[in-house]
Amino acid sequence: MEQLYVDLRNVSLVYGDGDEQTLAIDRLDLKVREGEFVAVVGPSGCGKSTLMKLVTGLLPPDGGAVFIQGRKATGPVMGVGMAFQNSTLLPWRSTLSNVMLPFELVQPHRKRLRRNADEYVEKARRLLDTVGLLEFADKFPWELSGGMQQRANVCRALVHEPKLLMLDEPFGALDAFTREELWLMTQALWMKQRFSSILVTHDLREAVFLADRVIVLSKRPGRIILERQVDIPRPRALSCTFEPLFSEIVHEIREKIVEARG
Ligand SMILES: Nc1ncnc2c1ncn2[C@@H]1O[C@H](COP(=O)(O)OP(=O)(O)OP(=O)(O)O)[C@@H](O)[C@H]1O
Repeated sequence: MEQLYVDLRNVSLVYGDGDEQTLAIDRLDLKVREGEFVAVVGPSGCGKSTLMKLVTGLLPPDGGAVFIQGRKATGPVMGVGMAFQNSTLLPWRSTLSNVMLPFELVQPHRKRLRRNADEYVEKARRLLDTVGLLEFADKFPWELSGGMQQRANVCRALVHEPKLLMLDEPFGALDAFTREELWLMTQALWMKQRFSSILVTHDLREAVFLADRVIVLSKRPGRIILERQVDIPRPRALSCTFEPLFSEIVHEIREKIVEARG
């Protein structure tokens, strides 16, 4: 039977109380299989960031329930890596030391770290090497370009090999060329580690390039108005973005969002 990693069942979320209530998410069903890469797109304010908080257990739903690996989430979910638009690297730590952070925070690494420091440093260095950052391991974030910082940010999210990676507009602040390089990096890491992933993005080409399935949310309150499977073989090269099938899918999603914005 197919294993679900994330299973949102009939989930609703309301912000505020009394007369000031805003229904942000309305009876949403969202399932992500183990190892599946799902992108969520939609008009501004449709509830994408809210969805991320629901999946990671940072916000409890007002209706329905969130299941992670078959267990109902009742608080912050363990085993999740996260990367956001603004890299959250700590400025006083080197790149390597930033990437090592999850080992200091997440069990079972935390209790093993001191005795097995060399092994963990090696693991972080190997990951930096795969994304071409090894020679910057000892530099500080402010000594790196925006693209490099985001590379390091994604490394930090993945170094402890979480089963779920949450990406909220991770490459939004980068120029188009750098962004596309980071798509390739993300795809390569995904093919290696096979985590499940939810990517929230405004960039429809990014969604189609990276995802197995793209979900389009309606304007507030967010509901799923389109689910589009992306059957483009992997590894995908940037040249596939010029293929008719790619453009067709992007176009179909764009039409749906335009329709949703009303
Ligand atoms: N703390 C809050 N209190 C009240 N309303 C909120 C709060 N946070 C978000 N909202 C509202 O809920 C809706 C969903 O917000 P959310 O940030 O999830 O949307 P989004 O799709 O991520 O937006 P964008 O695409 O602009 O980043 C928005 O209309 C927003 O105004």
